[in-house]
Amino acid sequence: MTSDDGDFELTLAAVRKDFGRGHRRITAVQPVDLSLDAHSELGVIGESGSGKSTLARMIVGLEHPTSGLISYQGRSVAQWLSSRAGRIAYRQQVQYVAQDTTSFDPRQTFFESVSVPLRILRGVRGRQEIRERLDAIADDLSLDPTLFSRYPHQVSGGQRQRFALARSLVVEPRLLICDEVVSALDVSVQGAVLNLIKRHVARHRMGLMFVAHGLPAVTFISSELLVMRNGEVVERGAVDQVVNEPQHPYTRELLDAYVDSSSPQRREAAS
Ligand SMILES: Nc1ncnc2c1ncn2[C@@H]1O[C@H](COP(=O)(O)OP(=O)(O)OP(=O)(O)O)[C@@H](O)[C@H]1O
Repeated sequence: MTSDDGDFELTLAAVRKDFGRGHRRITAVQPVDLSLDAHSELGVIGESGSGKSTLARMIVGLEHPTSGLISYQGRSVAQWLSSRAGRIAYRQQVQYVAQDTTSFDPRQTFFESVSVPLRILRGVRGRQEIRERLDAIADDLSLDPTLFSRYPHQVSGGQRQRFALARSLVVEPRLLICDEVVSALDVSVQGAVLNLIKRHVARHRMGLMFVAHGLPAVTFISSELLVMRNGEVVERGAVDQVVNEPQHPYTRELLDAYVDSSSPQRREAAS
């Protein structure tokens, strides 16, 4: 770790995102205020198109806010990302993993792909040290280290998702942003991956922002919930409070819909 827990602070002030212009303009994220640190365990839920991914992508600089300010350590993220040194410094601390596990270069083995951020962001050069770090992260994620010699098409979806996590976690960020990282996985694999993320985040004391559709996944891994609808944060609070005493009708709808359609185990997790 490069800094003490108290050193990390990321804030969003009235951050909004519009896409398109004129009559085609849609507001993907209505002005939102948010604060994240190395202790955050924030779950973000909402139906498809509610703005969850856009919110996450703005934090990592993949989208630019239409208005408002995202700042890290008192300096705007746009500023951090405007220079190579700033980009490296920011990405050392804030990492993003998406559902899209096709993001791996098909011509590179996982050893090559996962070692790129280690080399660029952490300056690790020696093959031996890279090997050791990769073995350690594989161990943490219950990945067979011999799979590092394989290409993306040679592993299962669950393994590829864990390699995507490995590529971010090997950097040892202070904040990990997960965007639908288990949604495409088989239910039996989902639980295992969630457990691994939860354990790793706790062990390495990093903050987590976890975006997902599935209520059990979010409630299992987060202590605080943010509920989004049509780009607006309609409810936020401690997980227990939001799940047991939802204040907004949409949150109630979301919970009811889930409980109605879920298995007994899931109902338990959501209650
Ligand atoms: N690059 C883009 N250009 C135009 N519109 C976009 C773009 N990205 C997202 N949107 C729109 O912004 C809105 C919010 O999308 P976003 O992907 O953030 O929602 P989401 O809650 O993450 O949805 P899902 O759960 O399906 O991933 C949607 O109406 C979407 O169509």
